[in-house]
Amino acid sequence: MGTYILQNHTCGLNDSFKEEVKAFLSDEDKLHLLDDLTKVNPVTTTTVLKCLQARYTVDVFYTYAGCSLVAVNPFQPICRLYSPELMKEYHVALRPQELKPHIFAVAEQTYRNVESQIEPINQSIIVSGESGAGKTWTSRCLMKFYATVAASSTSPKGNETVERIEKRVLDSNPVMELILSKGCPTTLGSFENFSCPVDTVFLKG
Ligand SMILES: Nc1ncnc2c1ncn2[C@@H]1O[C@H](COP(=O)(O)OP(=O)(O)OP(=O)(O)O)[C@@H](O)[C@H]1O
Repeated sequence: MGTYILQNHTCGLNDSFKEEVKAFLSDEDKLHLLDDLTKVNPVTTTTVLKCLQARYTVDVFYTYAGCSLVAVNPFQPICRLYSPELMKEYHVALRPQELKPHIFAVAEQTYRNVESQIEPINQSIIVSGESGAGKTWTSRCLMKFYATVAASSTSPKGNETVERIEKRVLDSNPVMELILSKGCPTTLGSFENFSCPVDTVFLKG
């Protein structure tokens, strides 16, 4: 008897859950407006992927997932997404996290975290994803951001600095990937829980 009731109850739950998923997905025109995956309800692989797909369809490649940022590789150059003007917009914003989700918001917040401490504290940005997801691109973008907003304003050799930092990041990539894939504790911490390749951008306080 107990089992019978339990089965009925489970069936009821499943049905209403399926209805919720269906209702969520039926609002197709609004899916791309969800700029944070924590607003997706109910959370299933399908609802999350549909939301990212809807945003991708309208050329929106960044979405928050709480305090993390999900990036979808556009696999084509989108110049306006990485312009110096946009970097500046995030750099001068009162609350960068309130602008549209973007790697520059993460970059700026991390930069402020270093600056705002009485004793500056080192910061790292972990970029994870499968091969070809865009980790190198993102690391490069982050370094361009820092070089542009921080270095180029103080140095007369602005462009040279940007290129030098970028080159260093790219050159250090294979070493970092090897260290992190082995789960070795490094000065950046232990990354043994990561099951996919990881790139890291490290900001020294
Ligand atoms: N935001 C982006 N805009 C345009 N093209 C991108 C973007 N992100 C990645 N790409 C392109 O996608 C391809 C793969 O990106 P990338 O090399 O950064 O991946 P990865 O995650 O570092 O791969 P791997 O782990 O194999 O080194 C590259 O050709 C890159 O130019």
